Parts: sequence; C-alpha cells; structure tokens
Amino acid sequence: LVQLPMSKTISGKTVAEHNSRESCWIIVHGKVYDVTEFLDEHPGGSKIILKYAGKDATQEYEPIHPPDAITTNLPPEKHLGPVEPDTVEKVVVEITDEEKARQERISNRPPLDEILNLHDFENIAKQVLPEKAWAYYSSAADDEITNRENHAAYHRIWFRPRVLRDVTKVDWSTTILGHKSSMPVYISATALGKLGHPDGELNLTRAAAKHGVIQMIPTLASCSFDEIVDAAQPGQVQFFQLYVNKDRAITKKLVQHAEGRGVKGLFITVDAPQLGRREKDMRMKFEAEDPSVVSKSGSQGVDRSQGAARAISSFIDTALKWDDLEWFKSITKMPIILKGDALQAYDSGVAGVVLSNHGGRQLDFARSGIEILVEVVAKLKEKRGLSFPNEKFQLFVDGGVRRATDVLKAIALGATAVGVGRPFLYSFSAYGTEGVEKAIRILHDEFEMNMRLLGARTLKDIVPEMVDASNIQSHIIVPRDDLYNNNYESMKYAKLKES
Ligand SMILES: Cc1cc2c(cc1C)[n+](S(=O)(=O)[O-])c1c(=O)[nH]c(=O)nc-1n2C[C@H](O)[C@H](O)[C@H](O)COP(=O)(O)O
Repeated sequence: LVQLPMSKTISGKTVAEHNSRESCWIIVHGKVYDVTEFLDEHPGGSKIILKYAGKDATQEYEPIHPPDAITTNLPPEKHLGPVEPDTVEKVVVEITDEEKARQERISNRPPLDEILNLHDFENIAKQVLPEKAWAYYSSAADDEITNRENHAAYHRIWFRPRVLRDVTKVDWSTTILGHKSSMPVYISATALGKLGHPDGELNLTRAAAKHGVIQMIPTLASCSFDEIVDAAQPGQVQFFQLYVNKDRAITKKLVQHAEGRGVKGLFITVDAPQLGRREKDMRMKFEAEDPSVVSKSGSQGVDRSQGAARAISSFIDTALKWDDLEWFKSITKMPIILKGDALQAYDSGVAGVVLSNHGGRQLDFARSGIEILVEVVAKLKEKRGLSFPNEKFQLFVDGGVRRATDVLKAIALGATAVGVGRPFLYSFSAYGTEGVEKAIRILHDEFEMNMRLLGARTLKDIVPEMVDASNIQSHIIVPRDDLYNNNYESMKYAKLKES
C-alpha cells in the first residue's frame, strides 16, 4: 500500500505523481481515488481513465456516470481522501472553433414561445447538442429503418371523427397503473441525461412534477437514482426501468431500494439482452480499446470499440428468460411491466406490457409498437376474451410518438398510455426544465384541439371505430433507406461524359 502523507488532504502534486498504468490516481468531485486495479475493469476502457491519470477527471466523469458510480465500484481502501484545494493543476479544455460555433448556436436558439411542436425541439437539439450527445440520443440500430417506421406507422392510421357533440369541456387526463396523470403520456426511460444537460434527468423530474406527468427513471441515468427520487415533489409518481444485471443480488438490491423509496412500477426491459449497434454512437468511439484486454474476472474484455451504449451496458443479463418472472414477483410488490415486444406477458401474470422496440435502437426491422398493439389486442380478445383498455393488464406503446394525435390513435386501439423518449431529451438538452415543460404544454394544447375535432369529451369516447388502422400491417412503403440511397450513385448517367 502506498504510504499516504500524514495530512488529511492530499496535494495535487502527490496525485500527479501517480499518472501511469502502474499507479493511477484520479480526482473526481474533489476526492482522490486509486483506480490502478480498476483500469481494465472499467466498462468504458482504460484509455479514457489514463488520459486523466494524476489529474482531475470530474468534467469527463460527470455526463456518463451517476455521482455515486465511483464510490460504489471502487473498494473503500481505494478512496484516498480529499485533495488539497487549489493544489490541483486545472485541466484546461481548449475551446475549439467548432465548440465556439456551437455556443453561438445555443445563444441564437429561438425563444421557447416560437416552438410549436416536438419536431422543433429535435431540429434545435441537432444544432446545439455536443456531437457525442446528439449521436447517442438520435442513433438507432443498423439502417435505422425501425426508428423511422415507428413514426411512419402512425401515418397509416386515419381518423373517423364524430361531429355535433358538445365538446365545450374536454378532459384527456387518465390513470396509469392506478396513478393520476394529466395526459395519457409518460416520460420514457432514456439513459445518460447529462450528455445533453448538466442537470440530466432532474429536468424531467421537475417538469413532470409541475405538470402531473409520470417519469420512468432509467437504470442507466446520469443522475443517481436517489438524486432523482429526492428531487421529486411529495406524492409525485415515478416508475423504475430496470436492466437486469447478471449479478442478481445487485438487481434485487436495486429493485427493493426503488420500492422502498416509493417508486410505483417496475418496468423490466426485455428487448435489450445486449444494446443494439447504433452506428452514429459507435462513431463517437468512447476511447477505442484493444478488445483482447482480459479483465480481472478472466472474461474477455468489454468490447469498447463501440460507442457509449455498448461500453456502459456490459452488465446486462443476456440469460434473462420467462421463468425469471416468478423470482421478480418474489422480491417486489410493485406492479411489474415488461418493456419490449412481449406477447406472452399476459399469461405470465404481469401487470402490463410496453409494446416497444426501444426507439429502433435494438433489432432493426422490428415492427412498430403501434402495429403490434393492433395484433396483441386482437389476439388477447380472441384467446383470453379481454377487451382494452384494461385495468388489470395495461398495454402501453412507445416509439416515434410526436403528436397528440399519435397518442389518441394508440388510445383508440386499446393502449392505456404512451411513452415518449427523444422529444423530452431534446427539449431539456436545448432548454433545460423549461423546455420539458413547454413540450408537455404543446401536447396538452394538441390534446385539447384534437379531442374537440374528434368529437371526444374524455378518453373513454376515443373508441376503435374512430380510427381506420386497416393498413397498419402494409409495409408497402419502407421508410427511407438513407445510408444505402446516399451511397448508391442512382443517377449514374445523369451526366454523360463529353467525347
Ligand atoms: C432515445 C433513447 C431511448 C432509450 C435509451 C436512450 C436513448 C437516448 N435508453 S438506452 O440508452 O439504454 O438505449 C434506454 C434505457 O436505458 N432503457 C430503456 O428501457 N429504454 C431506453 N431507451 C428507449 C426508450 O425508453 C423508448 O423506448 C424510446 O425512446 C421511444 O422512442 P422515441 O424516442 O421515438 O419516443
């Protein structure tokens, strides 16, 4: 063990002497950690840590890790104590021209009252987000066809509105798993909130509290779980999205802690035994690492030549199977909902299912949640005599929802509510909590208008007869195949060569 100086704090100079693979100390949030033996365990690879060996790594650490990640992953004897303030050499991050231009775009972004729809937030986020953040948030798997199909599928569903109904008063509030919600929309779990904004997922918590919307807390949040729950108002309803860890003891601790903190629903993600190949994210290579590095546990090193997603998700249990649900029911009283395309969910006795393809970030060419909803409702009606929406077994969809009309189509087809992911990410990335509030207000405005135009006073009036989904399964138009089309010189003879 290295002999530490007698003083309670450690000088920056001493830390700077431990700047190699042989002895690697880093500073995070003013505390010194000996990460020498953790280098090859780090899911994000050793390179990114060695870049900050002997230095302050807080700035790099913040967006990707919950604050308590380092203290929970390093044994206590590696927590060396506080660093002597102002003895640490400042990590100068040079401001590139590109970054200056991005800051310029941030200050020139339009005022919130000019934002009219959720697409505006995406358009602005694309211009103001750091490249890594935009890549991570916007990316989807392979050719991203499913990501586009998620949105396109709603365009194959048409309304049959009712007229001459008194729609002076319209009310689109509902309950989700028995909890009040101001709209049939919840904020879906999306990881790494601090890539887009220093407050990360707290932006969602604050806005959700103010507007009576339910937030689903992701396992891979940048903020710690307790930070997010502590930021909730008394009585605010939150759900927890779980990636099941190979180490079930960790999963059990997480689930029971969430229940103990008052979370009202456990959403187990079942469509991601491994996170998909999201090529925009992969291009950001979080410090490519030689995959042959064998970690201490003797297993092949984490393949770190991918983007953030792969690096942070090596813990996910690829062996998860239907029989495990009994174990989950034995460790928690929270209603359990499966998140992913899980047709057998009803027979396994869970409280519901989110028909989702993870925003197109997993299996490309997986069908959209809304298309599966039509199939699931028909099947459960025929095989189990169920009708929907159904209090006992609630159906949710997510993916590609950008308008209140998308939500109303899902409600008409039997969903209890709909999850929205990227639009809320983009809204806080560009405008913080106020952006999320604006996004929620936009949806409220759209609900009011479209409920009136549909001739519906409450969500109960939104019935299957009000939509024509007969074309939902016709994939005659495959969403734009951008990658292929942009490379293919389709206009080969556009310009005949002279002579
Ligand atoms: C956009 C996005 C989605 C993620 C997401 C991160 C981002 C940036 N992450 S991920 O890194 O692992 O893929 C999660 C996640 O933590 N857990 C999860 O269940 N779904 C995750 N999802 C999927 C999300 O919960 C919704 O299913 C999806 O976002 C719905 O599609 P839209 O974005 O089009 O609304």
